Amino acid sequence: MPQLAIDATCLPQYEKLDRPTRERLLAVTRKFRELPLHALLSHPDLRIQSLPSGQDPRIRTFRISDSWTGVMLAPESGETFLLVHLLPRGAAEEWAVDQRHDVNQVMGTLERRDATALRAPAPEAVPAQASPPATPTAPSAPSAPTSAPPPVAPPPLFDHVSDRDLARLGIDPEIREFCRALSGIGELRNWGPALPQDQYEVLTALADGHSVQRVLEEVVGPRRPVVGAVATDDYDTAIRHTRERVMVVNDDQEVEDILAGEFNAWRVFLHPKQRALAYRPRFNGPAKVSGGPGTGKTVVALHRVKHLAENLPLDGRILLTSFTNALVESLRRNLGLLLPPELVDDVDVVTTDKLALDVVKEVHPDVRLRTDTRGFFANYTRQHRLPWPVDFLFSEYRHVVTAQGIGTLEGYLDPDARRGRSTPLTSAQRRDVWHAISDARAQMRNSRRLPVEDLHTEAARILDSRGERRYTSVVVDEAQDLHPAQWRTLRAAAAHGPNDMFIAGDNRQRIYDNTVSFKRLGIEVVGRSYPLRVNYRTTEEILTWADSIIRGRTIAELGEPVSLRRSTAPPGGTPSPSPSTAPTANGAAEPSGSTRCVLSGPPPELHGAADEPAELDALADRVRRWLADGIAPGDICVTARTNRLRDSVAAHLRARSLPATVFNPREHAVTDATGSVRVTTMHGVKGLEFRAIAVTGVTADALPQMDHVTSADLDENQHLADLDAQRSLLYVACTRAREALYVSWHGQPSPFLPR
Ligand SMILES: Nc1ncnc2c1ncn2[C@@H]1O[C@H](COP(=O)(O)OP(=O)(O)OP(=O)(O)O)[C@@H](O)[C@H]1O
Repeated sequence: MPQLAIDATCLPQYEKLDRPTRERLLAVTRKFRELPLHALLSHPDLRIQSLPSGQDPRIRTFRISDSWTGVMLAPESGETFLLVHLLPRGAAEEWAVDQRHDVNQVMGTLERRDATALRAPAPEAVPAQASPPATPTAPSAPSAPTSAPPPVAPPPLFDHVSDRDLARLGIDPEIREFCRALSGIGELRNWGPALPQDQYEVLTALADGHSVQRVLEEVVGPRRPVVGAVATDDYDTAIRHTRERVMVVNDDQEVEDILAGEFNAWRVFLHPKQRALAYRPRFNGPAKVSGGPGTGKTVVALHRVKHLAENLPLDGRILLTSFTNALVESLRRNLGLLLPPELVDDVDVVTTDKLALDVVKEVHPDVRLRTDTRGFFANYTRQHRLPWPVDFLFSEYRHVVTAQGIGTLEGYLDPDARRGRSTPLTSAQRRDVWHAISDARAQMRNSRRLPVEDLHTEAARILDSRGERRYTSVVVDEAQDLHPAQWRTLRAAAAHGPNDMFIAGDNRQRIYDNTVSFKRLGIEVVGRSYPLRVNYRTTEEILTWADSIIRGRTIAELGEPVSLRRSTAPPGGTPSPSPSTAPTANGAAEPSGSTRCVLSGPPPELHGAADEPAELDALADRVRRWLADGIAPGDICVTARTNRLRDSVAAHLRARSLPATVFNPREHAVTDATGSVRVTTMHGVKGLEFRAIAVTGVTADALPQMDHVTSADLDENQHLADLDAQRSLLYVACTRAREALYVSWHGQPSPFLPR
């Protein structure tokens, strides 16, 4: 009996079909699975036709309705039909005649190319079918004066890679010859839609400067079939092996699940690298997945939970954790889409703070979480007329005492305890500081409201003292913002051993002032750290612009020790470097390598207004135009730097009859208020995504917000780290946009904005 497979290209098309056409398509797919091959090919309703002249003899078209045509790959051997595209009747044949499918001889995958465009004489012109990005990626150089010598042509893009290496990387002879004529990465990108998909990814990685070996390991390796090579004409096997783009369907329910509206590509079409990480049978200890925004870290974490749940020992349990209630709520919802209910029952999905609170409440039922710790220490300093700036005690408590898990005066007096702090303290001063911190902590304990750091210190102590490891595996998303005390709770909750911790995060997006050394916390990820490099969320135009917010900063690798700028400062401190030029406090470098975007679209829109009312008026106009363009209110989000601005933005939009609701990630689920434009703080959009994002109030005196930045006199390293965290805040807000990004300010723009 024939089998049906569906190519991911069909999915966005399916959304364009009206209900009767969708039903007809479902009926057609049923026939593909029910009728024998000869009956199918001659079925009068389907009108399956070969193309009179086409690049690929296997391609057929078939009728869905009077106005829609399906394009499929019919088997010459084997029995698997691949549904490759759904197009309006007139366009289907025109598209199909240019396409050819081949089995990649190294990767064993089925690839499609625009064979007509690639046969054109030389790759100077952009192929007609290839729909180049709206904005050319390679900016044109200014024209040279007539007297200047003729410009030197850039060397061919792949001059440094031998034919033999290209062949090892799965580049076939036609593409080898073709790519030799390319001279720039922009040109390669323009040709992307015409090139065989996996070979395009290989070429992009090479053009980004990755070595042949690295491309073999990161791009080719995860795609290679486990058992032997796939024969050139074995389309059946190649289709089954191309799980990144193709899904073989077995029953009506599956076809409907895939095609019927609710489909989420991430559930099925994993990038081979994502699949290799999520479904690896065993990591011999903690494993870490990092990668820029939108590279699918959360998706991998969810699939990892699926794998772990499917292989859980009888008495095992899994923790899936993240930062805020909104993030946890979104993980819980997506886990429900990926796992059957009986497996979901084996997973606790809670914030790290809720886990700690639950553990502590088992021993001290009346304990609550305190949210004003900074203010408490400031008041304590004032009340006791202590000789330090008001934030000093809090900073010392958070970044030294609890960050390092120091429990005794002797520990605090240790010469290494304050390594990296730039304000030196004599040992007498340290004693005074320690006693003040201990006294303030005792007061907070007596009031039964514990700061988050103490709550976790207590939770880890309880878990360790009981020797109880609650979870077989702990999976952490948005890991970059956890404080060392929170990591200690997680470490204490997870059994040590294979698959114990799976950590996903990105230090470019670190928006809280925590720096963490996994090694010092007993989380050993050496040899088990993996980068992701394909962005599925954001258009290339938006990501390129957003990347320039953090360009030139050295970003520490997630969980790596930070090499600090200095360990002592001259008395009185040094003048604060300007935020736009301040070197980073993070020393360890993120491994080089860029991220490739699968989407392209218009560039971000930037708007500077004279004052706040004018900025808000322009914002309301922008939101109104998005709504008029058909973007649903729930797919739009507006961010503001502070709670005050957030409330005033929401009120302003409502006053102009626009649907707007304040969104607080600690209280609301992402699914709440979908009929409204969400207005939130920049912190509030962490980990989320929207079709359109407006980032407002990017004004010099709001970003950086200096009252949230440790003064350089108090501690220069912390000052720099705080500035970096605020820069990342802007980066995070901007990279939440899927299609449209609007950034506005009034008066002087923030120094973090790219010039
Ligand atoms: N293999 C895939 N196929 C299709 N879509 C994908 C794939 N992987 C991820 N996505 C989509 O890309 C978007 C970003 O994914 P995800 O949230 O997992 O990225 P992330 O790396 O965790 O992002 P961030 O760090 O910015 O929060 C989501 O819409 C997700 O569904």
